[in-house]
Order: sequence, then C-alpha cells, then structure tokens
Amino acid sequence: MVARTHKSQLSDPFSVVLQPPPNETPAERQQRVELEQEQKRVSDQIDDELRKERADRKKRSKREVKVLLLGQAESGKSTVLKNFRLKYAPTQWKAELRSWRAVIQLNLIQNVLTILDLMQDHLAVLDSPPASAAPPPQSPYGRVSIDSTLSDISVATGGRSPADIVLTQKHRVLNLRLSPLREVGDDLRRRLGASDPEFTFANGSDGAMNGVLDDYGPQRKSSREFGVRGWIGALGLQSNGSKKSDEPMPVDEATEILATLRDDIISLWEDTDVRDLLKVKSLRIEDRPGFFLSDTARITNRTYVPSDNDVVRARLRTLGVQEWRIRLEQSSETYVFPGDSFGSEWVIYDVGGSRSMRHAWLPYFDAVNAIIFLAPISCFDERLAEDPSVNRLEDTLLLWRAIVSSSLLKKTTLIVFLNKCDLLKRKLQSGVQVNKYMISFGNRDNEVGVVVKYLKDKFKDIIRADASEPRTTYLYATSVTDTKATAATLNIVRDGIIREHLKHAEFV
Ligand SMILES: Nc1nc2c(ncn2[C@@H]2O[C@H](COP(=O)(O)OP(=O)(O)OP(=O)(O)O)[C@@H](O)[C@H]2O)c(=O)[nH]1
Ligand SMILES: [Mg+2]
Repeated sequence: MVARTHKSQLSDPFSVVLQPPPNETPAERQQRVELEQEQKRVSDQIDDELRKERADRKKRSKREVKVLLLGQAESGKSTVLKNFRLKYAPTQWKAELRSWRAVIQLNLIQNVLTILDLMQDHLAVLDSPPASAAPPPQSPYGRVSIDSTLSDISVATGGRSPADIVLTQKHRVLNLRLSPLREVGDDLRRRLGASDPEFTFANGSDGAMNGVLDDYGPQRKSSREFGVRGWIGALGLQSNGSKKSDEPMPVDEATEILATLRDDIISLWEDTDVRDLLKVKSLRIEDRPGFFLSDTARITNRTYVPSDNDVVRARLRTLGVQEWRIRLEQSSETYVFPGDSFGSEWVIYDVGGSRSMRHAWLPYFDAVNAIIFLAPISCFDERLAEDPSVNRLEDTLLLWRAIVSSSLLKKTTLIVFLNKCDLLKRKLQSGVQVNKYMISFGNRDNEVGVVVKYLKDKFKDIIRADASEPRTTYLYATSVTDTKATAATLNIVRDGIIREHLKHAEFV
C-alpha cells in the first residue's frame, strides 16, 4: 500500500526532511521510533529543568533581599557581614569558626612584627655612630642619645622622647628569638592565598593602613596588609559558607611555633620600654584592626579555637566583590519571615573599599534593595593609605555625596552606620581634639555624643543638598565589633528594609 501524502506536507520542506527513509525495514523502523522517543524524553526533561529553574529564580527573587555594603577600606563592611551571619545563620557560622584560626594567628604575628620592625629601627639608630660629638654610651646596651625630632610627641607622652628609650640585651634576644615569625607569617599568607590565583599582598600605595604607620612602615613587607579575593577559598569553606569537614584541627607548624614562642611574645608586649617606644612613635597598636596581643596566652594554645568575638575582630582585607547568599535560620530570638516570603533569604555583596577597587561597585548599584554605608567616624584624624594627602573622614563624606546623588540609587534604601564609636570614644578620652582636624566643629564639647550628633547632621545635610528628591535615610551610631549591640541594630535594619520594600511594592 502506498502511503498517502497530504498536500500541505508536500509543500512543507521540513516534513520532507523529517520523513522516514522510503525503504525502511520493520526492524529499522522500531529502532528509529525508540531513538526518537528517547530524544523526546531527554528534550522534555531539559525543558522541565529550565522551567523549574525559571520558577525557582522567580520564587527566589521574591524572597531575596539584596544588600550592598559600601565604605572605604577598614570601615567595617566585612565585620557587618560577619555579624549578620552570626545572628541569622548561626549553624554555618559555628561550623566556620575554626577556619579563622590561621587568620587570627596571622593577625597576632603581624602585631609582633610591627613591634619588631620598630625595635629594629630603634636598635639600628642605637648601633650607628653618633652624628654629633656626643659621648659614646657606657655599654652597648646603655643609655644612648638618638636624634629626636619628636619633641612635641614627647610632651604628650609624659616628657619621654625616643632618646630616652633604652633597648637592652633583653630586647635584642627577643628580637632574635621572635624572628622565625616572619617566615611563619609568609607561610600563613601563602596558605590563605593558595586558593586565589590573583593572591596579592596589598602594596604600600594601596594598603589599607592608616596614617599612623606612615612613619616607618607601609613599604616594609612585614607591615603590608594581606588580602584575599574570597573567604570561601581562603578559609576552605564551601560556597554556602560551611566548612568542608569537621575533623579535628591539626597542630600545624604555625600553631606549634606560636605555642613555643608564647612567653617571648607576652614578654615583648608587657615590656615597659617597648610600650614607651610605641608611645613616642604615636603607634596605638591596640586600636589597630586585628589587634590580638592582649590575647596571646589564649591564641597560642595548641588547642585554640577562635571565639565569635575573635572572628569579628579579625582583619582580612577584602579584594574585589564577594557575594554571600544567606538563608535566615529560625531561632527562638530570630523571627524569620515564613516560607518563601520576602526577607527569608538575603544576598549580601561585600566589596573591597580601597580606591583602586571602587570601580567594581557600580554594576551592583541597580540590583540591590538597600545599601549599608559604613562611615568609620573615629578616623577624623587619619589619612588614606592609598593617598596620604586625603583625610579619611573627608573621603567618607565624598563617597556619601556620590552615593546620594547617584541616579541609579534613587529607589535604594540608604542606611548609614556611623561606625567605630568605641574607638572614637577612646581617642577623645586620650585627648585628641576634633576641632583640630575639623575646624567647623568649633567650640562644641569634645565628647562622643556631641561628635556623633554633629556628624549625623553632616550626613543629613549632604542628603538635603545632593539628593535629587527627598528620601528617607536611616543613620545608626555603631561599634560593630560589639556583637550584641550590632545584633539589635541589624534586627531594626532588617525590618526597616523589608518595610520599605513592602511600601514600594504596594504602589507597583
Ligand atoms: N574597635 C572597632 N573595630 C572595628 C569596628 N568595626 C570594624 N572594626 C575592625 O576593623 C577592622 C577592619 O574591618 P573590616 O570589616 O575588615 O573592614 P572592611 O570595610 O571590610 O575593609 P576592606 O575589606 O579593606 O574594604 C577589623 O579588624 C574589624 O574588627 C568597630 O566598630 N570598632
Ligand atoms: Mg572587607
């Protein structure tokens, strides 16, 4: 029997191409039909998966809150992210704590090396022949006169000048015994950077160090700041932030050497001449990020596991942009919006804040619900590491102006954290006068509450002057290393962002 061919089939070139071969045997036909069925099954499966993925994406975007953390280097962006994860994803956070050991060890080593560098410079001056006809010292470690250009500082440090600081044989021995830490520091950096093909030391011109170290250090290798492109790789985490395994942590070489040098580190930090040297050099190392010398006994323990607070205080510079997807955990204290409602999942973008990295911020501007802007207000007397001619507070205000005047951010909720209030308080108590650096501060009281209020008004003034339309901005005074207080602030921020979103959604 000859198969009848429909007229329209003849006119359709596809139907001709798709026709079975004319002399097909029943076995060939069977094989062809089976193959076609299999191909259809695979094709349907792919369609299903694509449909599901689209639906998932749509569902996810309905529940996702996207937040961009902005601010200059060392303003506290990554620290806010840590607080967020500690509060809303505690299971992952706990699993991750141990991975921070190497970062904290590196921070501690950095503290020691800062002091060793300072001591070495001082010893070099002691060892060099006196420039003037001053009498030579009685003994190699006796009182030696060195050139002092810091008379103004010596007034502020109880009348002592560098010339009065005597380093003895004890200091030389400590310097020698602690020198293996340079190698250990390099090893830790290599280990943390191993997963990052672009792993770098921040160089002197783009480090995130403030002006206090300018005197003697940013170019020195031991003083350079270390950064990674992602914690996930550096800490050996999976992309959702949890650790690959929960095997016991090995006592590695760094841990062993630190344990051996524990007493020397403690004796270096407790030495009164070392403290005086830091003072006359105006080096407030205890106010620097990643300061752990007061915790040496605990951290150098072979079984040391970092605490929440250690991790929040640890310093690891961010390079580039890191995306964190956080599904909020329900807990007795944390009310999470149920199921798939808006606010049950957060995507947080944590960016590197130094000037050379700011170009990477822009692509995220039109994709986020809110920006949390970190303004480290204790930095009113510090300079940018990447451009020492720029005051850090000035840079922060310029950044803020750029954000409020950006047309891409017209609909974005803006939140400001006037951060590092604890350091501001300490600085003011130590006698630093705000009006010396900010003339417009005038004769107001040099007191933390007054400074915070003054700066809050400054941020609001910029909004009034530069925003294209009136907008609500939320300003909070924070010290984000205080996890308890920050948890309360984050709750308010979280609810505020969700409320703003719902308010806008009603008008859509
Ligand atoms: N005392 C104190 N330290 C803070 C505060 N906020 C942040 N820090 C510390 O400052 C250091 C820098 O904070 P990060 O969160 O790493 O700064 P960042 O803005 O992410 O910096 P980049 O990654 O370089 O852009 C860390 O060691 C923090 O622990 C604060 O309010 N008070
Ligand atoms: Mg960071």
